[in-house]
Amino acid sequence: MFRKLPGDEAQRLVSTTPDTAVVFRPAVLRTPAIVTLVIFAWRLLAGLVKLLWRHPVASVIVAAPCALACWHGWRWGLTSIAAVVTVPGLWFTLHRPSFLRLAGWRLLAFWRLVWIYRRHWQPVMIISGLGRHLRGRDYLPRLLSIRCTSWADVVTVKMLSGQAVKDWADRLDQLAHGFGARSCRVSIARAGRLHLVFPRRDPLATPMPAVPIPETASVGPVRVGTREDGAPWLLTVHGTHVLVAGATGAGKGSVIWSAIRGLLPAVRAGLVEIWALDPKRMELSFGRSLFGKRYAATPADCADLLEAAVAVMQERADRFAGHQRNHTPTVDDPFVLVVVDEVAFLTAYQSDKGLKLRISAALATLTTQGRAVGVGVLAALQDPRKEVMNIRNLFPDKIALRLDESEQVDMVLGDGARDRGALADHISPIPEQGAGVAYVRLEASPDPIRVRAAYVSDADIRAMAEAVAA
Ligand SMILES: Nc1ncnc2c1ncn2[C@@H]1O[C@H](COP(=O)(O)OP(=O)(O)OP(=O)(O)O)[C@@H](O)[C@H]1O
Repeated sequence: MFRKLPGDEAQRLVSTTPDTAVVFRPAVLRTPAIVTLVIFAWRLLAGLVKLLWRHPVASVIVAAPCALACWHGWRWGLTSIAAVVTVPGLWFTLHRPSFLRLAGWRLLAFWRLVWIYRRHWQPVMIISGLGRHLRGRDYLPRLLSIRCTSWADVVTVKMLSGQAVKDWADRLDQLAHGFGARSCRVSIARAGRLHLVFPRRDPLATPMPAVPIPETASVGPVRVGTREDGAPWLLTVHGTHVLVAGATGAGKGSVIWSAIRGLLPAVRAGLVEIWALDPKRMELSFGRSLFGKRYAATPADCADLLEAAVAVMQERADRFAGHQRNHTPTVDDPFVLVVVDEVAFLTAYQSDKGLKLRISAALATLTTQGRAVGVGVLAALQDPRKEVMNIRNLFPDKIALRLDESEQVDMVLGDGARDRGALADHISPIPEQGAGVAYVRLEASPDPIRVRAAYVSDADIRAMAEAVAA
C-alpha cells in the first residue's frame, strides 16, 4: 500500500469493511528530509564507484578534461580534450588492430551500453514480457556487461529467478528490434546467465573466393569458408558424416566443392578417394575426371557404387576387428568420402522400388557403420522432411543453408536450433548476399554457428581436375 501510494496520498485513504462501520486509516510515517538526502547521496556515490569500476578508461577520458578545466583553467581543459581526440586518432591511424583491441571496442561497448542497451532496457524487457511491473516496482533481468567485437555486441544478462532460456529464445525478434539489431541469438553463459548476440553488420555479406588448395595432404578438418566471427570454417569429414540441406540455389555446390578442394592434396597422395553420386548430372559432372571410375549418375549405377562402398566398409571392418578401433588413412586403406548430390532423387523420388530399397539400405549401412573404418558420407538435399530423408538423424554434422520454411530449420539442425537463432529461413535468396551462407550445429555444441562457404567457380573446378590429372 505504501509503495502504491507514496507520500501524502496514503493519508487520504479511508476504507471500511462492507458490513461494519470499522474505519481503516493507514498510519503515515514522515521521513525526515535528511534521511532521503543521505539515501540519494549514497546511491549516487555507489553508482559512480560502479561506473568507475566497470568502465575505468571511458570514465577517465570524460572526467580528466573536466577536472583539469576546474583546477587549472579552461585552456588546460581544452588541451586535454584535444589530446583525448588526437592521441587515439593517431593510434588508430598508425596501428588500427592494437587500438581496437585495447581501447576501440571497449569505448564502443561503453557507448552502446549507455546509449542503446541501458536506455531501452526497461521498456524492451517490460513490453517483450521478460520483465514484470508488479505493485509499482519493475522486476527486470539484469544487464551485466557488454562486449563489442568487430561485427556484434555480446550482451551478458542475468535472468530473473524462474526464467528459462526458452523464455528468451521465444522473444528474439522483440529483442532484436527493440535494440535496433537485425537479429539476435541466445546462448547459455552459465547457470542463470545468458549471452545475447546482436550483430551490428553482416561480415558474411560479400561472397568469398575459393580457399587456396592446402599445401599438405590431410583428411581434415578442411577449410571450406569463414565463420561469422572471422575464424576459418573448418569442416570435419573424416570420422563423421555430413548432411547439407538447402533450397535450390542456396549454394550446396559451394560446400561440396570446397570440401573436395581441401582434400585435393590428400587425393593426389592417395590418402583419400572421392566417390561421387550425381543423379542430377549437373553439379559433380563438372569435375568428373577428379573421381575416375567412381562416378555414378543413373540410379542403377548409384546403387552399385553405394554397395561397392558398403563392401569396402565391411571388408575393412572384418580386417580391423580386434586390431584397431579407428581408421588412419594410408595408401592401402584410404579415407573414402562418398559425395551424394541431391540424395532425395535416389531415396524419395525414385520410382523403381527395388533400387530405392537398395540405395536406402546402403546409405543407412554406411552412415551407421562407416565412420570408424574410414568411409564417410557427404550428402546434399533440398527438402529435409522425414518422408524425403528418413535417415537424416544418422548424420552427426548438419549444415542448414537457406531453407524455404522456418520448420525445416529444426528438421535439419535439431530441436530448438531456430529458437537459438539459426534463422536459415531468413537467409537472403539473392545469390551475392545469401548463397553459401549457412548455420552449422556440431555434434559437440548446441549453439548454431553462422558461416559462409567459399565460392568454387567453374574455373577453379577445372584447375582442380587438371591438378589431379597432372
Ligand atoms: N558460396 C557462394 N558464394 C557466392 N555465391 C554463390 C556461392 N555458392 C553458390 N553461389 C551462387 O549461387 C548459384 C547457385 O549455387 P548452387 O548451384 O551451388 O546452388 P545449389 O544449392 O546447388 O542449387 P541446386 O540445388 O539448384 O543445384 C551459383 O550459380 C552461384 O552463382
